[in-house]
Amino acid sequence: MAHDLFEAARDAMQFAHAPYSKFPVGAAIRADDGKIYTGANIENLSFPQGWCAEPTAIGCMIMGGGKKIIEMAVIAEKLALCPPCGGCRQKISEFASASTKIYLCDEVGVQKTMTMDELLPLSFKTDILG
Ligand SMILES: O=c1ccn([C@H]2C[C@H](O)[C@@H](CO)O2)c(=O)[nH]1
Ligand SMILES: [Zn+2]
Repeated sequence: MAHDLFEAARDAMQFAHAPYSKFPVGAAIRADDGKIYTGANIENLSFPQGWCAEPTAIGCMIMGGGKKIIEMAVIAEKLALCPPCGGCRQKISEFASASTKIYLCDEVGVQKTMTMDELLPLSFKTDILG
């Protein structure tokens, strides 16, 4: 089942706009509506203005009507594995649960499976904000 997510993330990586880092990344989300939403990193000449593949996929999910991340795959062209960066872990957690699976992929397929809680332990939670 995760293999289709791997393929979607790998295909999404082709759309990366990464002329500065030359480090294309792809991400794919299976959402609660049953659809797969994908994203790639989109860099900018003003370096801090670029963003990661994961928030591109999250934005596509939200605008497509998905509300929750059921599982997610991430792949980078030039790394054995690409664990989501710290900022992405927080962004993913907004739409995930502790047991949501995140698949770290290489060019062959899924190489490591982690839960949201393993990626972002002791995450910020409050009931003050609802
Ligand atoms: O979780 C991550 C970490 C990095 N990148 C991108 C950002 C930048 O464009 C390139 C090099 O850091 O990789 C992602 O897309 N996701
Ligand atoms: Zn990131």
